[in-house]
Amino acid sequence: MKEIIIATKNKGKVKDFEQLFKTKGFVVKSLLDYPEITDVEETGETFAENAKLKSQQISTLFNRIVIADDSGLSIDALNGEPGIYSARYAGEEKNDGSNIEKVLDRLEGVPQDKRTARFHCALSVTVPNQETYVVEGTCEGVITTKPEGKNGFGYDPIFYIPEQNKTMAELSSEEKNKISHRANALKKLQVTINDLFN
Ligand SMILES: O=c1nc[nH]c2c1ncn2[C@H]1C[C@H](O)[C@@H](COP(=O)(O)OP(=O)(O)OP(=O)(O)O)O1
Ligand SMILES: [Mg+2]
Repeated sequence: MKEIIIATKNKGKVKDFEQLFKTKGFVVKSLLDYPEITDVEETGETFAENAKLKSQQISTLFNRIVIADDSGLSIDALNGEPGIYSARYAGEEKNDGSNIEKVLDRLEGVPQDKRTARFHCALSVTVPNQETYVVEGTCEGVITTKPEGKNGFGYDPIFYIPEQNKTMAELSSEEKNKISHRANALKKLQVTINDLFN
């Protein structure tokens, strides 16, 4: 079985990638399998820069092909916030519940038609001593006024998708991974990944 390393310790992302790679015949490894590895500092100014920092540093460490994901939520009424700061929006300890609370507080009184938002995902693949490829995907939605749904992670419970008439957290893992920012980014990497592993 082919093995792909994802440079993340985010359990929700790992679950998404397991679902996304299942059908492609890959086993997913992540940094959850290597707890001794410390987090790469996200000092970039864009999702793409941060994804690149993570895939390059972890690829150097393993001397293997590594994929990294840098993602987040961009809310129009908040001028694109929390953006690249999504994970730490409410503090360094990265708490999904507090992050959601902060978003809902900031959007208090904002009417539904002004609550548009999108998830962004930058995926970066580094091949040791060769190239780094970066692609991006998005997914459009509307921020709810209260959390709905128990699936997924992060901001999923407040991200409503009009086409599905559900929040991202009300979708099954299979449904989410057909339409998500992560799925849309990965589609653009498909040819590259096939070339690298075949
Ligand atoms: O599908 C998603 N559904 C809901 N929320 C999401 C999603 N995708 C990203 N997000 C949010 C979670 C976190 O607040 C931030 C990612 O931050 P990001 O730095 O990329 O990830 P992280 O620090 O949790 O793990 P790591 O850097 O080790 O991959 O965006
Ligand atoms: Mg991070």
